Amino acid sequence: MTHNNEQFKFVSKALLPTRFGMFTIHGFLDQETNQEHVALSYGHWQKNDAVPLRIHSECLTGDALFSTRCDCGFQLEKALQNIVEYGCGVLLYLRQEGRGIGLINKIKAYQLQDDGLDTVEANEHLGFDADLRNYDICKIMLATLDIKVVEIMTNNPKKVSALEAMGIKVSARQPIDHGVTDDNKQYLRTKTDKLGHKFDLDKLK
Ligand SMILES: Nc1nc2c(ncn2[C@@H]2O[C@H](COP(=O)(O)OP(=O)(O)OP(=O)(O)O)[C@@H](O)[C@H]2O)c(=O)[nH]1
Ligand SMILES: [Zn+2]
Repeated sequence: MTHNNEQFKFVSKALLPTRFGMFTIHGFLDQETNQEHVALSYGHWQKNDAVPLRIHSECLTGDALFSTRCDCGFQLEKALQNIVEYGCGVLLYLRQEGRGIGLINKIKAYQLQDDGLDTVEANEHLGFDADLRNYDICKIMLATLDIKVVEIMTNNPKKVSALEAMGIKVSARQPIDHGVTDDNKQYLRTKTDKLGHKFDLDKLK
């Protein structure tokens, strides 16, 4: 059954062997922006099973270039490991670089942070809201993967409310907080203070 709508469509899928195990990669297109998003699925589930889920926002610097300015690369790796250990699950990789402002603007925001602004102030200084992401495409992605109930790996309550608003049941939220480094402690503190992230402050001392 197809779940496409006017804006979002599923296009194609293929096997994706990884360092962690054999995933399937599913390609989706946002026809309004021409952005390409992917879902990585692992294993099998029954209708109404609570499926482990990570919604991951693109971070080229953290995911691919080993940056320790943020925790993204660590979270990406940990989420794929958790899914394989559990036996099934899904990672939705959304092309929302820089919380939606794009890579070049994120670099501009980093420069402002080098000069003393925090991550929220830097966005605002550039004329953007602190977080421009929306999660609408997840509805088509999860429907295509036949998922109705999830256990989400996140510290971000906005992801939980976005899923609930699209009719997905979130049976549990697992924190994903093992990527703390001296380089990103202040950034994670700001997200906890200003962006509503749930983070164990003891880990940021
Ligand atoms: N604008 C901006 N974006 C950033 C900055 N640091 C990381 N990002 C982006 O933030 C996004 C990751 O979001 P996070 O806030 O770390 O995490 P989250 O996705 O909200 O929540 P978790 O599920 O708990 O990881 C990625 O798109 C990164 O590129 C920054 O200083 N400024
Ligand atoms: Zn990052």
